[in-house]
Amino acid sequence: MEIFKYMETYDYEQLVFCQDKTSGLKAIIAIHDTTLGPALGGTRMWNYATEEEAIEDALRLAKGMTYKNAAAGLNLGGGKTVIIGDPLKDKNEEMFRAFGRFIQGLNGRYITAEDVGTTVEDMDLIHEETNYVTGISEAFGSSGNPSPVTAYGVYVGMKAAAKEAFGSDSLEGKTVAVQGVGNVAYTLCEFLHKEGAKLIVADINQASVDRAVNAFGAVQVSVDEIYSQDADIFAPCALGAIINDNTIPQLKAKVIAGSANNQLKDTKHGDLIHEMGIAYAPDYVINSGGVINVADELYGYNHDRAMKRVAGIYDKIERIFEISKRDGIPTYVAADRLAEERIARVGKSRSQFLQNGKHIISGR
Ligand SMILES: NC(=O)C1=CN([C@@H]2O[C@H](COP(=O)(O)OP(=O)(O)OC[C@H]3O[C@@H](n4cnc5c(N)ncnc54)[C@H](O)[C@@H]3O)[C@@H](O)[C@H]2O)C=CC1
Ligand SMILES: CC(C)CC(=O)C(=O)O
Repeated sequence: MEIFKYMETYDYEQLVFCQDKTSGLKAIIAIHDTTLGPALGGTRMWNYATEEEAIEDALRLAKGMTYKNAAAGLNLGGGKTVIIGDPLKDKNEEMFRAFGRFIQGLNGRYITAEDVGTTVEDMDLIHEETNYVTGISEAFGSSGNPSPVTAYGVYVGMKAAAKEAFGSDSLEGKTVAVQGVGNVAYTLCEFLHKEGAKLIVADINQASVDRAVNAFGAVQVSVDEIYSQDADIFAPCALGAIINDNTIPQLKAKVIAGSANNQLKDTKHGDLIHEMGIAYAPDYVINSGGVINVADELYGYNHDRAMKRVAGIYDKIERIFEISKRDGIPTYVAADRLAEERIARVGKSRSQFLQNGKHIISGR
């Protein structure tokens, strides 16, 4: 990968490599765009096969955060971190504290939170070294684990997508095929089960599957079979790029609505599912509940205020379907337009000079 060429193409601001030999930390912080404010995005810990794969993931996820935060109406830019390593084996206290010091060194340009492979406990360790971290323990006045709130946002967004596809937002009796039953998807399954939906689940981790089977009577299928299930709704809640040339021909569901980031392998796959008449709830809109929740900490966390805003994901998904139909464009394009228009609008108004802090010549 030609890194600078890639960064220039998608207009990335900064890529930071963090290494700490004692703890084994190898982290990559990607900051995509800070037009709207400091870059906020979680830290993913994953056993990447190659460094290139890790860099690419950090960059793609950071850009997704720019769009997510903009579309959610937050005054935040987009960034993300990946830590290279196995979250079950390679974590230690020093690693997250060293990472916290690297974040502190960015002086507020980047604020972190949880993502795949990291927990509230990891965020608490980062917090030992920096304040630029959200989703820490509630005892600190924080919002805690964002996953249940993300799940609520996905649930209401799925209902809006169901209304578009089936004419009613009721999920009672609907069959939902859930890919990955981790932190977000377990709570999502809880909401769906309560409403009377039937669940089919797949996960590479058998313990996660067992949990959903025992709690919600979900039916287990293998990770390869999840795409082709006779389901009304496909909910991707694991990793990205799962809507691709291989999986699209297998899909029978009329709705795609799940928490995973970067679901489309490429934009052409978004075009293809649009042509097939599948109602796709754009990933970074439907999964924005977690970031809306942690971002509320920046104002002094208020759970009711945050949840009210997260409930608004229903209306946002409805609006995206409206734009999609009005303009004859795929929903992912409609969402991108919403985000890009906001960044352009706010960026333009920011260009009006405002003296902030010390007078510009006061240091003379
Ligand atoms: N946690 C949050 O608040 C947010 C999460 N997301 C996204 O939602 C997705 C899930 O996040 P979490 O639930 O937090 O992560 P998690 O790590 O708790 O859950 C992911 C699950 O997917 C499973 N998995 C991995 N590869 C798989 C495969 N090929 N097939 C089936 N299952 C597989 C894992 O074993 C795990 O159980 C990720 O893409 C994440 O970036 C997005 C916004 C917020
Ligand atoms: C987990 C969230 C709080 C932030 C994030 O990284 C995301 O929404 O993907």
